[in-house]
Amino acid sequence: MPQSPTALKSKTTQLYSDPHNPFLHLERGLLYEGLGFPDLAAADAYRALSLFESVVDPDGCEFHARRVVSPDGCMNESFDCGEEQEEENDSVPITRDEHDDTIGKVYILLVRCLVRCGCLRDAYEFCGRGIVLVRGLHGYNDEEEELRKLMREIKRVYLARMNKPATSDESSGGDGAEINPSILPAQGFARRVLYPWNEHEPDRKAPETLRLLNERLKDVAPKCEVRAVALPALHANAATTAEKDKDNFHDHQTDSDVSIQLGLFAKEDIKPGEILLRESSLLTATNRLHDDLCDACNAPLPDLSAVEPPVPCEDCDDTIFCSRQCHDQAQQTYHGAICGLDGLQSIGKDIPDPKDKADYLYLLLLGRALAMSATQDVHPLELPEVKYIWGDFHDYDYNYDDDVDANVDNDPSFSLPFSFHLNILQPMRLLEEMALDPFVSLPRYDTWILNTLYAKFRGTASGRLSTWDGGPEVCAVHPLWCLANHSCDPNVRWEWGGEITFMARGETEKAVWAGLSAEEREKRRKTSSTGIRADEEILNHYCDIGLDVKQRREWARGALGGLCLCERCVWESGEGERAK
Ligand SMILES: C[S@@+](CC[C@H](N)C(=O)[O-])C[C@H]1O[C@@H](n2cnc3c(N)ncnc32)[C@H](O)[C@@H]1O
Repeated sequence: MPQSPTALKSKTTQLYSDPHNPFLHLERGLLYEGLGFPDLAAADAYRALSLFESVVDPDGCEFHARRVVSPDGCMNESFDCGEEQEEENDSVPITRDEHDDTIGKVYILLVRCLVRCGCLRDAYEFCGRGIVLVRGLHGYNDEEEELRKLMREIKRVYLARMNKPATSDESSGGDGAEINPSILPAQGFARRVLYPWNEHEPDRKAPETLRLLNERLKDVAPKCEVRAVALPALHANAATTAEKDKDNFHDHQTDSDVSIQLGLFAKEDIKPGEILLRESSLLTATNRLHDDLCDACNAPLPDLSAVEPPVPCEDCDDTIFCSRQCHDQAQQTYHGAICGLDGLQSIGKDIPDPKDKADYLYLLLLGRALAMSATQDVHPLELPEVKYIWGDFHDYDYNYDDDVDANVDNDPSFSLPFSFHLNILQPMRLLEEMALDPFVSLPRYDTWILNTLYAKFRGTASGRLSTWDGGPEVCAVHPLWCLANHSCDPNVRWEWGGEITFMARGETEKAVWAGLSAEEREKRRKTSSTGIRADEEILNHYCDIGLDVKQRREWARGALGGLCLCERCVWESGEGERAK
C-alpha cells in the first residue's frame, strides 16, 4: 500500500512537538520508508536509536528519551503542544521495558534503509550490533532472524565485490565468514528530488524571480542578465519537467528532450579581456586546519605589516579576516552564532583518506549554511545564497508505490551522494557543537532540509585545489556566478581569489576542436565573434577544456548531471554532423 503523505505530515507535526520521543522518530521513519525515502528513514531510525540508548546509559548521553503526556496525564497520540519544546514536567521518561520491546525494530529499520541506500559499511556495523543486542535481550527470535537476513544480503554484496563465490553455508542461509567491512562502500545515494512538502523552493522561472535576480546582478555583472533557457536534458527524467514547464516558457523550443533552466546572457557587447562579473560570497569552506585564508571569503590574508593588516575576531583569537569589511559582514552573516565554539574547528577538517576530501568540503559548506541560518535566524532554505540556486532535482511521484521497493540499484533518482556519516552523524555533531539540540531544532535542520542543501551545493559549488597535494581544499557557492551554464567551448574564463570573476575570452583563448581540418578551423575563426555579443549566452566551463572529449565528459558529469552534449562534445565524439 502506498503510504499517505497526509500521515507523514501529521506525524512530523507530532514529532516536532515531542522531539525526544523515540517512538515518533521510529514511526515517521517507517512512513518515510513507505514513501520511498530510505535515507530519511535511516536518519529517523538513528535518532530513535540515540534516544533509546539514553535509557540504558543516561550518563553517557546528552539527550534523554522522554515522551510528552497530555494535560490529563495520558499518552495522547494526537496531542499537539505547538512549536515549543516539551516542558520537563509535561513529559515522562521512556522506560527500560519500552526500550527492550522496541530496540530490535529500530535496528531493523536502520539497517534495512542503509542497505537500500547502498551505505553497506555502516549497515554492516549496525547489523552486527543489533544482532548481539536482540539475542541478549530476548534470545533467538524473529527480529534476530530479520537482522541475519539483512546481514546475508550485505555479505552477498561483499562477496560479489571480492569476486568470491558464496560458501555452502552462505548459500544455505548461514551468516558465512567474517568480512572486512572496509571493502564495503560507506557512501551510497539518496533520492535527489524536490521534496513535495518543501515550501521554500521558489518558482525559478517566474517573472518576479527573474526580476529579483536581475536586480542583484546589477552590481555584480552590470552587462549581464538572467534569462530562462532550454538546455539538453542530461538525466533520464529531466525531460518530463520540461514538458510541465512548457506553458510557462515563451520561446521557440518545443523539443521534449530539454530542461528549462536559467542562464546568464550578455545585455550588450563585451570586449575580449573585459571582466564582466565580480562576485564575493561568504558561503565558503576550507579543510585547511591552520590556514592563512580569510575565514569569510577565503582570500589569502594580507601580511601582518600591510597597511591594512588582517583583522581578528575580538572574541575568539583563532578567527582571522582579510579586512574590516569581511570581519563585520561575517559577524552579521554567520560568525555570531558560532563565535568561540572551539569544538566546531575540527569537524570535517582532518580527513585521513584524500578520496573523502571533496565530500567533507560539502559538509563544511553545510556547516557554514547552518551557522548563517542560526546567526540570522532564517530557515536555511530561505538564505539568499541558497534559495535561488539550482539543485538538479529529479521528478518524484508522490503516489509512490511501496511494492516497487525503490533503491539505489533500480531508481535513477538515487543520485545524491549519501552516507551515514556526512548526512546523519556529522550534521548532528555540528548542531550539538553549535549548542543546539539536534532533536528540538528539527523544524529548521531536519534531514530533508540538509539533503536539499547538499543537492544545491553539489550542483553549484566551485572548488580550489591545494598547491601542496593537489587535493580539493576550498569551496564556495557564488549564487549569481553559478547561474552560468557550461560549454566545452566557453566564451569566458573564471578566476577565484577573494572574489570570483568572469573574463571574456579573446580569440587566442578559444578552445581548439579536435578533428577539424586547418581549413575548417580557419572558417570557424573567421565566423566566430571576438568578445561576447549582446544576447549571446555567457558560457562557463565546468572542466579543463584542454582534455579530450571522453575525459571532459567524465570530469563534468557530476556538475552536469549527465554526459555533456555541448556542440564541441557532440562534434568530437562523432555523434553529430561528422557521424552522418
Ligand atoms: C551551475 S548550474 C547552471 C545554472 C542552471 N542552469 C540554473 O538554472 O541555475 C548547473 C546545471 O545547469 C545545467 N547545465 C549547465 N550547462 C549545461 C549544458 N551545457 N547542457 C545541459 N545542461 C547544462 C545542468 O543541469 C547542471 O546541473
